[in-house]
Amino acid sequence: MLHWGYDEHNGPAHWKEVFPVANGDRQSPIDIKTEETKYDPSLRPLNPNYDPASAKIILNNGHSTSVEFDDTVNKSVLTGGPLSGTYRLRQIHFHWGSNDEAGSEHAVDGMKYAAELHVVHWNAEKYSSFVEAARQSDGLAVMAVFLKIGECNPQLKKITDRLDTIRIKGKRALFTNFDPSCLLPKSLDYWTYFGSLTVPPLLESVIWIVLREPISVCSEQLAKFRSLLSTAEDEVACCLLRNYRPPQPLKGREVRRN
Ligand SMILES: CCN[C@H]1CN(CCOC)S(=O)(=O)c2sc(S(N)(=O)=O)cc21
Ligand SMILES: [Zn+2]
Repeated sequence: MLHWGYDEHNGPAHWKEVFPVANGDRQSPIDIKTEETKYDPSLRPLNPNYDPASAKIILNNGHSTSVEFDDTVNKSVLTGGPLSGTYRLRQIHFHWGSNDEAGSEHAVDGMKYAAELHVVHWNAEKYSSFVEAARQSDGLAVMAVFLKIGECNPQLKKITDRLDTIRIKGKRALFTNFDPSCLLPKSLDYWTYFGSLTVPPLLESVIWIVLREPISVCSEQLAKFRSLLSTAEDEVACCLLRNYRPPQPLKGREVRRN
């Protein structure tokens, strides 16, 4: 496998050849079987507190599109929920499929949504850098939000309207004055479990917080994600039609709900 991706020859089925942790005990995403989730009264309300000034750039890294935030200070943080301590906002990014029927990474009782937003944070209270935190079992906290096909989402428009300026892999553009809370649903009720990055290096360092209520996205907005290129300037253009990893074995893990 040359460089990992989502095609037949370098996709999720091949990742274990380079990243053996792909067959580990706490891999993500998972299919959440709602009947088997366990209510935990000790779980607190989620408390996202983001400063729009933290937003810096929007970029196409060839595997997804992300908005990167200034994580050199505790300006945009997530506390509460299953977390002990303060987790600092690092970036948000999306996963989608080649059609509207699939595209999310997590599934709920076998059902997949059209896409999924990930809001990535790291434990800046315990660890001195993101890279160090990404190697610790409690180093990262990722909030996942399902995108359900329906009305066009005016908040998401702020992102999809910029995608034509970063079509090529490696392209980036200024993107500030953006508070990702605008992409969260009304209810912050969630499921939570211990898992991993869903992209190589698949590090088993993520406390997953999956919101139960989806936000909306329309087909036209999804089509803009699919028009991003997974290839750089000097390569034959190839659209990033899908970038989701399928659900992985639960291996005895518990999924709790608030
Ligand atoms: C497009 C984002 N690609 C990745 C970039 N980073 C990986 C760097 O590894 C040290 S990261 O840690 O910010 C994350 S978390 C994440 S997922 N799908 O599990 O939420 C993907 C990525
Ligand atoms: Zn992700």
